[in-house]
Amino acid sequence: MCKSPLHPLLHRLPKTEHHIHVEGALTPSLLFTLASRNNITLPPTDQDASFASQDALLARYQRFTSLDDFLHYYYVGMSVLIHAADYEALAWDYFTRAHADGVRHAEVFFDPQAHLSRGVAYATVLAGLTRAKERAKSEFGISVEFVCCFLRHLPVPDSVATFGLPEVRASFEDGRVIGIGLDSTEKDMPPSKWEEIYKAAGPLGVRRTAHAGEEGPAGYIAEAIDTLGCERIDHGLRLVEDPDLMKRVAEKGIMLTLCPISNVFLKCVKNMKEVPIRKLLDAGVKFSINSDDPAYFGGYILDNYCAVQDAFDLSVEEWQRICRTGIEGSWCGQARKNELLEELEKVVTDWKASGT
Ligand SMILES: Nc1ncnc2[nH]cnc12
Ligand SMILES: [Zn+2]
Repeated sequence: MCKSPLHPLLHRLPKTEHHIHVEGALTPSLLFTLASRNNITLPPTDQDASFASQDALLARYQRFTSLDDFLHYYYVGMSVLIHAADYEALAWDYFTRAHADGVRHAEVFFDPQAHLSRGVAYATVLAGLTRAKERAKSEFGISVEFVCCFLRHLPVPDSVATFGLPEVRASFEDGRVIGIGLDSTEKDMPPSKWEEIYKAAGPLGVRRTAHAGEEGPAGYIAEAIDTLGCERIDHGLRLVEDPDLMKRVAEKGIMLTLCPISNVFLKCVKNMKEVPIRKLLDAGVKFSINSDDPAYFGGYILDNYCAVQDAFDLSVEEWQRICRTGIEGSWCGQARKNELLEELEKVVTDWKASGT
């Protein structure tokens, strides 16, 4: 719940979301509906009582102890996704919530290997996601791009084979997917292991980002930048542990896609005040604020903005700067950025004029 008087402004701000895993938008309600419709057996209650009901599952989410503890539920959850219509419903759920929160542009991650390994074709996943994207554009005016993530808990050759699939290549070539990312278990999984893919993606014009410095050390952020050529870093929470690297990230203008509620939920920090918002602002490091896996962490993008505000009491100008950074750091065309920058200017001017 927002406590700050700025919360109506936070609602109105035109938001860009750069760190949302579509599979992490699977609500317990849709999870149980699709499990039943698709005849998917969830873990029996004698093995994991968390699947006894939606409420039990939600209660279990409140007790996540780490990234890997969460990832177990994330992968079991997405096993209910089978048909293109399931992926469409999933993405539509997210776009509906994002629209209500004032998101104008969304760059959405998906994990092809987690679907291919269960026999769901890449074309099926992308067909459903693309239908929801078209609806989001026409009904809400949200611009959407998709980013395909590789799973770092699997052997690297699995990622290489996925990247090499003709249907995956085709989706980069025709622009249905504009970028690659690296996600899943971070501890002991240095990003440089995926160098082959990232080196091949650059010349194809594919945008590059990677999760780094969520649970892993700041050195993984340096690897993602220097070895993988990443233009953005997902999370990057532990950047503040290396002042020289922090200076370099600020100078290069590399944007972190922070996910504050996720970091608290997965025990990467003890509480919201430990998310280094103030340190990053003071050091001139660019960042956007995002939801990560909103259905699991109980917070969509506006909840994240409000939680940051309640912990850091930022000024209107600081919020304007955060939103401007997000717009400018988005992987959309300049014309779209200009529209959003204009809207941002208007919202802030109107807010100040209203004297609130
Ligand atoms: N927060 C996160 N970190 C790494 N991989 C993820 N996959 C989904 N959410 C993730
Ligand atoms: Zn993430």
